[in-house]
Amino acid sequence: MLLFRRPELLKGIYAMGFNTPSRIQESALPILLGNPPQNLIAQSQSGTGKTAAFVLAMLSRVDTSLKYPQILCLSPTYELAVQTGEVISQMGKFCPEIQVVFAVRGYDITDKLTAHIIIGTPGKIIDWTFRHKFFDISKIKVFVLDEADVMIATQGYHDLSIKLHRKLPTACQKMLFSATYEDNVMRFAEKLIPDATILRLKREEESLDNIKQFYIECKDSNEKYRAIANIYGAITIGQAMIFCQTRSTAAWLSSQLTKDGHAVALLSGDLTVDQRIAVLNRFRDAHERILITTNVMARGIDVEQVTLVVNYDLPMDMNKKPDCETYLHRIGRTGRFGKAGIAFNLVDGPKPMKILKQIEQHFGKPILKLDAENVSDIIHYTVG
Ligand SMILES: Nc1ncnc2c1ncn2[C@@H]1O[C@H](COP(=O)(O)OP(=O)(O)OP(=O)(O)O)[C@@H](O)[C@H]1O
Repeated sequence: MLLFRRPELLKGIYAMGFNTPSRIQESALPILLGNPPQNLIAQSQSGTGKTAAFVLAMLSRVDTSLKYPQILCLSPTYELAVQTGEVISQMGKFCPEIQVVFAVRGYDITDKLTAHIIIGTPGKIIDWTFRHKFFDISKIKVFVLDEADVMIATQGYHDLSIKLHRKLPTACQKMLFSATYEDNVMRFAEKLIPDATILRLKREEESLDNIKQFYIECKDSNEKYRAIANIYGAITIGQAMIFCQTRSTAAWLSSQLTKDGHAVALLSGDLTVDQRIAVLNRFRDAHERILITTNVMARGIDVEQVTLVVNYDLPMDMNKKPDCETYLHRIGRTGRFGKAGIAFNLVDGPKPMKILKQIEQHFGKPILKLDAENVSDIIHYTVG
């Protein structure tokens, strides 16, 4: 039984409809909430409630008698930061005295911060920390890195996250969360936080059994397009996210489907952040059944009613090698918290087939062949 420093948080958790903790919540929470605070590097499959675990830890460590930032949470994207902020406000519903501020593009402040929690993307937080000095990083007592593997290993994020990390006080509790850590990234994380407790999955546990994976062989791009149009017709329950490798493919696919009379939403890095949030909100409210997007939406985004993920293009890294981590995050947009989900991979030619087989081998889970005409049956059988 966990001791809640704030009983109102338990009320918030029940109001969210959370009655039983997931495996990661059960293992992580005693470490996160215990005293003295312990550092944690945690891995758990997508949709298993990692956000709720670290949000509870963040909220329970706030000292509301102090009017300055004490908790810092870094997310890789604007949308994810906003989504985590939403979880904070739901869980903290009965603790109105806890104040949160977003450090993301478009949120500009001019004065020292009095909010207790800062949540944001690394660039903006660096700006607020070092350039504007809107808060004192030496007073931060909880530091959360969501999607920690990208935050410490990807160009563009690495330097910023490490720069912030270096300035944290020694006593600050550090929490790293992700569904994936490549071995070398985990080794780096362990060096970064040598005294952290590590909760790690075995390779065969990484992909979830509740997400059924299939591939559809297509002769060429025309067939790929026809498969999508087919899927569009079959999605009568739930919603779908379609991932393309580039913004231009996503834009082309969306305009083509729109021309053919299908209502779809498009979200890519071409849009302004406000437009991105507006598109995502419309999709959450089920104004469109299908969201066409890029890797910008691959991680963390939680839309409960997504029953299907389609990889229009398989995820590849810069060297055109399979990007297994992104694959897992993309398919993890469905099958949230134990729900049934489906992933379809469109494969047009020997190269994508090779990538698919490498991904299949990596996780050791079958990706079954599916004929385009059986799409509807599989959807109804699996998630109907
Ligand atoms: N204990 C719980 N009981 C019921 N639902 C829960 C519980 N914990 C979390 N959830 C719900 O499960 C869904 C997935 O949770 P969350 O987004 O935290 O997963 P995650 O592990 O962070 O996923 P990702 O790896 O994709 O970031 C959310 O809709 C959340 O509200």
